[in-house]
Amino acid sequence: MPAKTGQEYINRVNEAKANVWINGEAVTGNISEHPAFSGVMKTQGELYDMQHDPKKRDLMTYVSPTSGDRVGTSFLQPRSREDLEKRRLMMYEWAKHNGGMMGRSPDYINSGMMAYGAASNMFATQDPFYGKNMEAYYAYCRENDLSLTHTLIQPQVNRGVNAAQLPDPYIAARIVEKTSEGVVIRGARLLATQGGITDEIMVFPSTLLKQSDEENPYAYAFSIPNNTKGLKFICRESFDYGKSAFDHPLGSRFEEMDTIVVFDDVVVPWDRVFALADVEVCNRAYNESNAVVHMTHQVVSKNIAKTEFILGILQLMVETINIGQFQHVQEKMSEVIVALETVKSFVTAAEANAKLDQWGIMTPDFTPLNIARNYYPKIYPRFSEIMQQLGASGLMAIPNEADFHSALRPDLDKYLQAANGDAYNRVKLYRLAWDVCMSAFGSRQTLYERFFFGDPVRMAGALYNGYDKQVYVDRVKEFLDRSEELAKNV
Ligand SMILES: Cc1cc2c(cc1C)N(C[C@H](O)[C@H](O)[C@H](O)COP(=O)(O)OP(=O)(O)OC[C@H]1O[C@@H](n3cnc4c(N)ncnc43)[C@H](O)[C@@H]1O)c1[nH]c(=O)[nH]c(=O)c1N2
Ligand SMILES: O=C(O)Cc1ccc(O)cc1
Repeated sequence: MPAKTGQEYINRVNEAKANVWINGEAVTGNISEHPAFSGVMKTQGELYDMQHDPKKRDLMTYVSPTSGDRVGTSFLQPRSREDLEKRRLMMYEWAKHNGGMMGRSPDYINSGMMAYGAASNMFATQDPFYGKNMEAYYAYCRENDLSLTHTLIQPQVNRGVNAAQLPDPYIAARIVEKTSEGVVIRGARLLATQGGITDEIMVFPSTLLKQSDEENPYAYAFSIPNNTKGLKFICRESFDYGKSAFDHPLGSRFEEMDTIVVFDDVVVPWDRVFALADVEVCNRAYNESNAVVHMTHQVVSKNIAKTEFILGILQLMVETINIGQFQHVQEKMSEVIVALETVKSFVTAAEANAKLDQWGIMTPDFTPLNIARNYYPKIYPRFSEIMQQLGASGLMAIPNEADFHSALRPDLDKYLQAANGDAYNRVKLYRLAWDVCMSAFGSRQTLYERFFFGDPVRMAGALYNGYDKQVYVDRVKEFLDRSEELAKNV
């Protein structure tokens, strides 16, 4: 089946009727018509439609090695640097469409799935069956242009103990039993962004399972359709308040939603199981397959678009109220420029030093990408801070669309005019800035950038522990030894 259109995406998710709960109610009708999801599903549909835009088709799709259909580029297994570049440009194109505000557009998980598909043998250590399942599932995702959510994390009950030691061993989703039909899973996982608005869910382990028992019931990997019996998505309050694009320019379009996932004795069919009670495979999964590298390649490509969007908003604000001549404004703007060029350089370096991995996949150099994923959670909150510092009261003097269509209009036109722009356009811009750095949508973006790739503290620890520092230690030792020689000559 060729890459899908936006309407096909919407129809498929609507028809699936997954068990999605929001505000104490199950979504019963078409989810794409529900006010909490209609805006984001429309946007996601626009991303899929880009695959059929004659001007973009060659970038957004490639010819499937099996069906000969044109399929989505985020499934492309790169064999050359050109392939990597094509993947990056495609992901950047999607991210530009949403200002980088949809971190979980389907290219994120597709990138991981692409790598797992190539590294499927890795899953075959206990039984070749699991490797075959992984390989077949990747091809299935690619040929059907699936959209996936995913969930890695166990409920945040008591981080001082492992899941088996919680008051109920079924708080964190675990294997209950194996039957002829499949593996039965009970318990919860979080946090599945885009939980209700995708086709399937990939349930992989979080980075490291500390328990090493041979038959660990928390160590598994599988993917199932979101409408599988017993699977439930519990949404947080929506940050799409049904307002116009003028009032809530981001929340009305890009509200991806985050969900808690409950497995009420869900039966995972055998052909969808990729690892079972296998701590070793689970712990190696992201790194050995290089899924984490390709997912980070997507993240950083997206973050280039996001930083460009932020820079563009800030510069428009500077021009609108004429503050570009002040030195501290220039300094703050240059902080964002430095961040943008830094993030771009990480991608350039990663691609320039790309190598074929053991699975035959052209793999970006992880070091610059790893630095990028450690850097961005620190710099993104600073963008928000700079936007508040430059926006000042302008972020609160933001009457809404209804005000502009009321008797207040002459007042607004007079008092909210700007050095470069009329009141309507100035407020339109400042409402956008408010949605980046003040609204519930905006503060979720900041939290997202801090945490979506895992705890930044442990990510920094992994960087420190994995980084080769010895060469520098040796150089300093050699230098100190040289000083010793000098001392002897005195
Ligand atoms: C907006 C948004 C969206 C998503 C997600 C998060 C957010 C905020 N996530 C979840 C994300 O993977 C998760 O937030 C991080 O892995 C961190 O885990 P916890 O949130 O459980 O924090 P956790 O409970 O682990 O940490 C809380 C605090 O305690 C500290 N801490 C806890 N244990 C520690 C330890 N052992 N050592 C040192 N410090 C420790 C942490 O540093 C942190 O300050 C997610 N996940 C997913 O699977 N799919 C998804 O789609 C998303 N989407
Ligand atoms: O757990 C990991 O090591 C990698 C990872 C983190 C977050 C995520 O969404 C996917 C993979």
